[in-house]
Amino acid sequence: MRLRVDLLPHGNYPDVVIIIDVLRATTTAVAYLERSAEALLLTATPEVALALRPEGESTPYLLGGERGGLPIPGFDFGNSPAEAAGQNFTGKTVVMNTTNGTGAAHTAAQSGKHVFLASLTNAHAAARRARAAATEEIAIVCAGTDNHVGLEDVYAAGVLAEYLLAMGEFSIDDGARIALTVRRNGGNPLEALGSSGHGQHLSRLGLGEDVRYAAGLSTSTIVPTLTRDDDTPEQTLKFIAG
Ligand SMILES: O=C(O)[C@H](CS(=O)(=O)O)OP(=O)(O)O
Ligand SMILES: [Mg+2]
Repeated sequence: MRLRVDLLPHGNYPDVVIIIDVLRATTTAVAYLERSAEALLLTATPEVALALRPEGESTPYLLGGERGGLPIPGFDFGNSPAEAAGQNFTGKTVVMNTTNGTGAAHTAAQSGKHVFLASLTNAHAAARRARAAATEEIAIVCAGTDNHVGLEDVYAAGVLAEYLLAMGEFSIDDGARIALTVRRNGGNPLEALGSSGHGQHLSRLGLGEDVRYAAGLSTSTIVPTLTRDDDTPEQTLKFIAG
């Protein structure tokens, strides 16, 4: 079995893909499902999300997303996992669009057989789920920020790689070696996230609580899992709790 880490989304994925966007999309996605959302719809653009909930019509959809870290006008929520963790989403489907994470999921879904979302908060469960589904390769894909490598995502990829290496035999690529090195030299999760450019950007925006929340290691067993069914709207990906 191959284990590879892409420091940014690219290339084809022949088997299992795990998308990581620790700050904050995949951490927030886990929080929504942890708080009983029925499903997540990750859209290609904010416009697709807004079109899913026509003005003045009541729908089971809530919209969550950001640009520049701040809520998109017309959306119900921004992209805060700490905020999501304080709500009850029973009976609701949350439609998400963010700067980096939702786009990475769309890239992966173009070829991946099995697509999962991972954060530090569900890292061990995500590793277990990926290991159970994989037959030839597990690709861990770091979303990064605006097409630049993000320390926080590489660190989390190293955490998942460590869990996977403890679960079985893998041949690893240099991306995985880099992620393992970052994990082993990056300190504890909060130190690693706090030292990242993105973590510092969020703290400057007054969103430091999200950084602390995202550093919670394996606090959830929920793994957002891509499901392909006929009633999924165009330009959206449907994830359910796996
Ligand atoms: O919401 C976020 O934290 C980021 C955007 S920014 O880097 O804060 O501007 O989006 P994500 O897609 O979660 O990386
Ligand atoms: Mg991010």
